[in-house]
Amino acid sequence: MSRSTHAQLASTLAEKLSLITANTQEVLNREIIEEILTKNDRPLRVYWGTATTGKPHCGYFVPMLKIADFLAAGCEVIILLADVHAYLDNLKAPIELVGLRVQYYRLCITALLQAVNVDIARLKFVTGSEYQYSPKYMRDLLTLSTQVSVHDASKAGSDVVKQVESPPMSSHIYPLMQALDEEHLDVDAQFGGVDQRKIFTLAVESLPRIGFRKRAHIMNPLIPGLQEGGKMSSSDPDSKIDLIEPAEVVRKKLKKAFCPPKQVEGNGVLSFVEHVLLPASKFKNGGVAKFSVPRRDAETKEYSDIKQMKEDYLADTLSPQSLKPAVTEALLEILEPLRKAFEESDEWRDVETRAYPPPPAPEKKKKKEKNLGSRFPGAGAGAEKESNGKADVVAQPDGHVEGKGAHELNVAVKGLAVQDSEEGSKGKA
Ligand SMILES: N[C@@H](Cc1ccc(O)cc1)C(=O)O
Repeated sequence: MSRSTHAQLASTLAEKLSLITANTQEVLNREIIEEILTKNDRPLRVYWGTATTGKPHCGYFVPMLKIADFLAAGCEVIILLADVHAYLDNLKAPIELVGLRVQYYRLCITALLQAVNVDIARLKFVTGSEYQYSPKYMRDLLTLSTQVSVHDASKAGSDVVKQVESPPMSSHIYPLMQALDEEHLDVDAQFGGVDQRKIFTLAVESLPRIGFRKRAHIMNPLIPGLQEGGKMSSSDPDSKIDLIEPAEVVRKKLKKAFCPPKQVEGNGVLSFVEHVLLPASKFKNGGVAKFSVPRRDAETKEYSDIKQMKEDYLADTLSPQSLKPAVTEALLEILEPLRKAFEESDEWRDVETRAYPPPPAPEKKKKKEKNLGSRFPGAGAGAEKESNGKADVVAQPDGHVEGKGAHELNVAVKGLAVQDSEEGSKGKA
């Protein structure tokens, strides 16, 4: 079934409501949604915001599949590329890179939605800085700041904004602006991961204090990362898979993934099937979820829901040795159009290198000076020690390193950059 058939099916109130709330963990003020659907004189308006910090990863499939549901239920959907928030959150995106990251996010999100066959005609992208610097927005922000205590603002942001010892003012402004966005984007509901819950309740409580209506909030669950005990997108690069990741890296990461036999809780591989691969398969198989697991010495297992898979996994009739390769192949299949689009787009590749440049290399080591004798200025034990005879890797002005061993260094440095910038993109999944 194509997306449009899917949309036509969701024509009754009950069908729309069940599509809007499918696979969510929690919905606050559901009656707001019901009222608008019952009146039926205009579409429900929903937005999802993402701070444009680190590179989007495979966990982004989860909100994208939900956005697909909203569109199929006839909603008007806005994706907010929250560039100002990316900067307010402890400068996770430096101001000079923020614009490029917005472009990068937009390209990734569009490709992600296309990979799950979503018709994006009724989807609107808005960039935060387009309206958040307006006098009206600023006036509303200041008014809101008179109605929220520093304590409440700081508590609201605690699962989202990077927590540091001496928090900058911007980390308190962040949740206030997220609340205000609901009014300025003129929506009925905000959608996000359950990690946004405290900001959502702040919005429910504080907007009416300054004369704005409260909105409904729809929350999707967060999926565990691929490593033990972590969330996808935490600082461990092995815990998540980039959208544009070479096939061999995808294979390696899944091989290393935490997937103990007979353990369902906190099993990132199984969760990925539950929240991404099974729901995404619907859009390829005429609306029916399907996941196949070929097994070496037995017939292929075909699943249409996670319940049966979990039961088999607990009983060990579905083993990690069969599950992992099946997940790897299914993931490579949904990533394939993204990789292809990336490789074919000069714009996308160019934006990627400019939006995520490698950080400046650690201080340049001096090349070993020729021994010019002890009377040469600067000569002495210190200089000798500093050069240390290891000048085979040289930092270039753009922060790149060249020379023997440079490949490993560039990879390591790039990995670090991703870790840094992604610390705050936790919980997007
Ligand atoms: N807090 C969201 C980003 C966001 C910013 C502003 C909003 O209005 C909505 C969402 C995140 O963690 O990425």
